[in-house]
Amino acid sequence: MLLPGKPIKPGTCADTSHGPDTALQERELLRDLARQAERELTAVQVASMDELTLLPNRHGFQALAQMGLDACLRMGKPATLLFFDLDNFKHINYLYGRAEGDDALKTFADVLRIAFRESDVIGRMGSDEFAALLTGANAVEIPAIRARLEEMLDERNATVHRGYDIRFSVGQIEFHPALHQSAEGLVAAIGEQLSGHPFGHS
Ligand SMILES: Nc1nc2c(ncn2[C@@H]2O[C@H](COP(=O)(O)OP(=O)(O)OP(=O)(O)O)[C@@H](O)[C@H]2O)c(=O)[nH]1
Repeated sequence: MLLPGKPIKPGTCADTSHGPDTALQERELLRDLARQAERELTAVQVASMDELTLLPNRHGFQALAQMGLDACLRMGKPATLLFFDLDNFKHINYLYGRAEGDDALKTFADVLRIAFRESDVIGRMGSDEFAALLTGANAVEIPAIRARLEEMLDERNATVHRGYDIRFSVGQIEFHPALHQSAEGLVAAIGEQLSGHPFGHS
């Protein structure tokens, strides 16, 4: 990083051997480039993140999940996608207000963040829908996952005395490269699977 007042060694990009004007211009150019890179990085982050839960949004999830799937393919490991939908979410909004609905979404996001491994990818896919890509895992025991998440939710439900419980439905699909091709394909496949059957796979 270029710090004001810090001497610049000859031979670096901002070499003063071409005169102080050139050095100043080069320094200004580097600063502009750094600012532009920062702006672009922030734009990418904002476009990939859900502002409410601070989880990756659908776009961000698919990009990260694709990286996870590519790594699993390289290592010959399986991967399984879990898809969550909060139960009766619109009633929480309706009965307790939208701010309470927001809080329920943030709570569920926190529970997912804590429940899964760092190598798993989680995201908010749309209003009350969330997804988790479990890397290195094939068909998972949905009842065990449900029990773990419900226990965590019960703890939170008890602490805040909401007057309602956050409950969810969950479905799963294992990644098969020949069938799904990509993370987007996998997300589409679970959407099709679940649209034919109401949630509640446990
Ligand atoms: N508070 C809040 N509500 C949201 C947000 N995004 C979407 N919604 C609301 O979420 C609700 C989702 O409705 P549904 O998908 O029918 O949810 P549901 O009642 O759980 O019904 P099923 O999913 O069919 O079980 C809609 O009323 C949206 O207005 C948000 O960021 N915050």
